[in-house]
Amino acid sequence: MESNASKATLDFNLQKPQPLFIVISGLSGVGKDAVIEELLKRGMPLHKVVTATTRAPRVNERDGVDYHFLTKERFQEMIQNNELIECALVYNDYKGVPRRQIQDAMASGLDVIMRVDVQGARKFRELIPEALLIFITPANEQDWREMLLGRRTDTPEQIERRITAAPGELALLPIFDYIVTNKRCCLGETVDKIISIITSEHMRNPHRKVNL
Ligand SMILES: Nc1ncnc2c1ncn2[C@@H]1O[C@H](COP(=O)(O)OP(=O)(O)OP(=O)(O)O)[C@@H](O)[C@H]1O
Repeated sequence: MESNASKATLDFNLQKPQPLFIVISGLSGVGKDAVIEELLKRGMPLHKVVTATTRAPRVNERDGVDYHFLTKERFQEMIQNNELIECALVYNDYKGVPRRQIQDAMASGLDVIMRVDVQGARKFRELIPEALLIFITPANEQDWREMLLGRRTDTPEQIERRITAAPGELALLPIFDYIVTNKRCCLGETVDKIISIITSEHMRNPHRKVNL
């Protein structure tokens, strides 16, 4: 006679992983790109979103890697066909996030990651309420100034303007799911924290359900 135990059909495959839509945001120069680069270097299974733009490529920019460089006609066609999750006209050129690229990456099981400024993060919170929004913050103003100075892309006036704009950007903090400090010494530690967030989010119940 068969025992009850041998008839067991309980399914303990309870975790049905869902890819995450991860938005890395924060003040200018706080380390958003550095964090994403390091996550990819560590071999995290992530698809980094490649934005489409109608502006001309700059020296060293590669099509399909840094941006998808498109003609205005093609871009307008994409807008009409609803092929973009969001788009904006920036200094007379279009910029936008192609929907298909993200759907394909998520269908293949990859988490999607992108970096945007704080205003962009607000837009994504509205468009994709279940996105995972991570705000990167400097440890203090001195650290932040040194990061801005260190990358040598801004004039002292531009740096002051960024610092003046900070309180307005910090006012948007409540839209974020996590706040992670990027200490100037310790990019590795910052990335460890972000990996632990991603790991936890994959165990979240119920999963974040992203509809694109
Ligand atoms: N933890 C860290 N320790 C030391 N330097 C760092 C750290 N994080 C980032 N940096 C450096 O700070 C500078 C700014 O970083 P990064 O360009 O990644 O910022 P960002 O947030 O992407 O900037 P933006 O929004 O203006 O494009 C870079 O030179 C980067 O190498």
